[in-house]
Amino acid sequence: MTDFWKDFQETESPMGSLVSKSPKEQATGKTVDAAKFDAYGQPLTSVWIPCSAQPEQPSPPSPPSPTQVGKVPAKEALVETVIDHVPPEGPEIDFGSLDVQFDDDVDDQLPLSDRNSTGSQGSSGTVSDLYLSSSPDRTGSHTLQRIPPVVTASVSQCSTISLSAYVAKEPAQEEPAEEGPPMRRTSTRRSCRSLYKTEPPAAASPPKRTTLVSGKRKRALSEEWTSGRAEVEAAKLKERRTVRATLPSHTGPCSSKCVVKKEDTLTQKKEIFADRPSSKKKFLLCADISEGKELFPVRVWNDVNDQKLPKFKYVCGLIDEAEYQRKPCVCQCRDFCNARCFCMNEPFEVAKCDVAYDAKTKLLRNPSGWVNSIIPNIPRTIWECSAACPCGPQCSNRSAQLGLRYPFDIFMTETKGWGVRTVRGLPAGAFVAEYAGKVRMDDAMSYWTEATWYTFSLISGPIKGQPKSKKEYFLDASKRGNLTRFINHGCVPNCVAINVFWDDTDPKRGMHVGIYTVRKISAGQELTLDYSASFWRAKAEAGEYCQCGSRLAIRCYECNSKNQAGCGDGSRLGSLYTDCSTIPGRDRCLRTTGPGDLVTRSCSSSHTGFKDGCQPSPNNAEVTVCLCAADYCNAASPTRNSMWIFLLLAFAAYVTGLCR
Ligand SMILES: C[S@@+](CC[C@H](N)C(=O)[O-])C[C@H]1O[C@@H](n2cnc3c(N)ncnc32)[C@H](O)[C@@H]1O
Repeated sequence: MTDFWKDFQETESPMGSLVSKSPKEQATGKTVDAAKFDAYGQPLTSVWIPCSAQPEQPSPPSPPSPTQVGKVPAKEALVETVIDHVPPEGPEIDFGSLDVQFDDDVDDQLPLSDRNSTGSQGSSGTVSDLYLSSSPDRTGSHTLQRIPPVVTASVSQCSTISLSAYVAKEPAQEEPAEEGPPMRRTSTRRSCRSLYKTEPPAAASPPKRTTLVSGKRKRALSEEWTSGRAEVEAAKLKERRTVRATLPSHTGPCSSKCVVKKEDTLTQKKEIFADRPSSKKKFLLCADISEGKELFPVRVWNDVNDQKLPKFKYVCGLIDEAEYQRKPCVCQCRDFCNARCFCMNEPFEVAKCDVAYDAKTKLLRNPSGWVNSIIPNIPRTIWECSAACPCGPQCSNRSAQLGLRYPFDIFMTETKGWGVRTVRGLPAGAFVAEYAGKVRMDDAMSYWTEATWYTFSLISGPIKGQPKSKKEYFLDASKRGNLTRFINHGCVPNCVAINVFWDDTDPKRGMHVGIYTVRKISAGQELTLDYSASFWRAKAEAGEYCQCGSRLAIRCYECNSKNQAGCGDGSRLGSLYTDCSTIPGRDRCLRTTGPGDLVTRSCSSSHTGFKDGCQPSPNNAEVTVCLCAADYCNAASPTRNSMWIFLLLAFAAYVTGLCR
């Protein structure tokens, strides 16, 4: 136990008594009463200033002027702008109208799904319904009301807010807007990033009017604005230019209420998703299954069959119904944390961690840390700064706690059920999302049951001085979870799951599981994770096998070139050994296309040191034995060696013949 840990236990928290956020609040994303405390005992009434060094701004900013965005398509547009001087607190700020110039040449700015929009060039339009929420949350993020068009914003610098919005082009003959402020929804949808969010002042004012619909119709619409019908009507009046708005609003579970009728959506999709191949019908089942909880809408597509998404409740993070004192890591840094930051450096001797993120909160390769089963030199555990740390939300040692930073779609795959794909290209080391679910404790061996295929084991490695428990903590996403519950297995995965701490240092239950990319992923590609060999062993017993179809998924059946018997603990090893040795020309590797092709062995055995062939899996102590494509198995193969010798001899004979 480190001195710090002892001190921390004996000293009162600098933030006062520690109060954990109720599971309901975590699940719904609703914030607690302003008079209460936040998750770490900090009174929620206290003002959170995103940048401690920054003086307060005296008054709300005037509308940015001119707000220009060069390249915007005629039908939908992505507006990006920077607004300086965001005040740390205050009432809701209306940034007024943003003038935009429209241009067709925008393909590289828009998400894949929105490209190829057609329209006239050079006209201009106005976005009138952009709002910034009252005060930045503790992570420094501001959430704009997600009124059509979709609007999001996040703080990228202390005093700068970057703003993105999908906007509709206004036609030249548009009726002038009525007097009065633009209409906005009264119900505030909470972002998943609102874990630390203070309650904004209640919006007591009645719903305001839209500027895009006018006269009698507008009055009628404002009364029934919250219903999906009204939105559809409003969109019609906008001549389908804001196609996103034509999707019905939804408050219930997506699987039922959010389904858009196929006939209705066809015309819209021709417009919005014209870039997709027309031979296949693409059906958008849900415009945002997170129902506004995530910063980006999580859309659901099925163009393969008639299946609907299984029912589950969308939550954003861990749900732990047990009331217990959380002990966050507290560093001493004032502004930007660096490599000496206490939270980055093995504060509790659970794991040796160096700095996990670069300045842009992308995962750093860690030359000295723990290795992951698939990708070497990626830390197994990340300690992020907590809400109790004096450093601000701009600290680069915060990534997973900030939530989604990229848009993702859930879609029906051909062979693996539902899956998740990225809408935009992702860099390597990017945080995808937290594996959300309920924290459960159970017997170690009892969790691979039919009902728990959505379970993630929480093992963070050996803890000094703590007895080994037969019970283990799991994250159960079967009933409550987020998009990560749909990430499928890939034998050569492009994502990895890493243990992350930020609000608690309890080595078991306080651990979050963050999903990060391990290589560049292009827009539209599916995200995959390594589920571990034990998962597929259990599945094989039920007659289900991996369908990832990766050509690289060739597994070696022997642990090392010495052909040590017993180097695998998979029950199939013996039979594979026998089978393989009798298959001519197959070398010593089998593809993972049939039952039992996965061979694993225990990491604790003495074979761990054999070249790069064996590495620990993040989920359990087992390893998947070498990928043949990357290891020495083939080189050690007598078949291959003799083939080379034969070729060499043949070549020598040929050259000798020529010389004669
Ligand atoms: C966590 S869920 C992933 C989402 C799932 N596809 C669905 O439709 O809900 C895990 C299940 O997905 C399926 N799955 C995931 N990866 C697979 C793969 N590579 N091949 C076949 N099935 C896979 C298996 O049925 C597995 O039990």
